[in-house]
Amino acid sequence: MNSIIHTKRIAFVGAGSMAEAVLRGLIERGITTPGQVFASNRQNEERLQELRERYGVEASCDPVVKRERISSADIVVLCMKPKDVEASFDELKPMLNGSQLLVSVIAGLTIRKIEILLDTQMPIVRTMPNTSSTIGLGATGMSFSESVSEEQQELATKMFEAVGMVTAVPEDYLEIVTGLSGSGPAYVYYFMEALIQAGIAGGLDENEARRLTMQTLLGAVHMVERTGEEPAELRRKVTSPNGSTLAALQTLDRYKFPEAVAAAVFSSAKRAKEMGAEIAPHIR
Ligand SMILES: NC(=O)C1=CN([C@@H]2O[C@H](COP(=O)(O)OP(=O)(O)OC[C@H]3O[C@@H](n4cnc5c(N)ncnc54)[C@H](O)[C@@H]3O)[C@@H](O)[C@H]2O)C=CC1
Ligand SMILES: O=C(O)[C@@H]1CCC=N1
Repeated sequence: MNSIIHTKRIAFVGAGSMAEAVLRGLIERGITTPGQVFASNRQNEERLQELRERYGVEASCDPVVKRERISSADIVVLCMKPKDVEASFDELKPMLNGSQLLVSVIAGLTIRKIEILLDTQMPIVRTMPNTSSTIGLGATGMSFSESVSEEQQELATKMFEAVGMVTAVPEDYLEIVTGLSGSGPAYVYYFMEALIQAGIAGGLDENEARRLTMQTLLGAVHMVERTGEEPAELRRKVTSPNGSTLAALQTLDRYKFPEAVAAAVFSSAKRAKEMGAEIAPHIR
């Protein structure tokens, strides 16, 4: 099914957490081979060495190698931080051509801005993945520029489906996707940290608290998936009248838990939009 990706050379520009999450997912799940993958950054040779050793990919920051590999790639994946976009794009511009597919994972950066900054009408897929792509359980929102063909839409969808689930959304919704699933893993880890700390404060040893926390989250997620029941219904089943869960939920409500989560999601979305606006601010 994924043979279509096997034939494509993929170049990652930016070699940080998100690039690693996607390339590791693609390689470990056999969606592509290390020989088809190139990764580059500005100057951190130590990091590139790490990627070479871990995944067997080619990785270089040598300008000549970079130019050769990026300009001959079929898919170029933009994985730098928003603050590095302008400098990186200046370098990248002469390496791109209309027969390539450009994929961006950069929070907040619109397709229109990419087109203007790179002075291109080449096909562009704007995505918002998350770090769980590393283990094939990513969640990616995706939008396409007008020049993306149906076949290229399918290719990009398959590439990210290989590392998790994909949903295509109108571009304006990618910020809320950032707030929900892009940043989302961090909220879950934060929640886990808090549960573990509470367990320890109550007298459990760290390992016990950690195991109980993990199984609780895993079990709850699988319950939603397998029973098909709504989270609210499953919550009701845990909550005995006048019982301990009710006491806990009332406490969470007193701290405005749902409002806090919603405010966090919207803060992330707002910040993503701001980061996009801060890139080449003269372009609207
Ligand atoms: N970390 C996450 O959970 C997610 C990140 N993203 C997006 O992914 C992008 C990368 O984020 P991370 O991987 O977390 O950042 P990171 O800091 O781990 O990696 C950024 C990489 O870009 C490289 N870089 C900087 N300037 C460059 C240049 N001029 N040319 C080439 N490479 C250059 C850096 O050396 C580094 O390898 C960001 O735009 C972020 O918005 C999107 C979804 C989730
Ligand atoms: O924190 C960030 O800006 C990026 C975007 C979503 C997850 N990490």
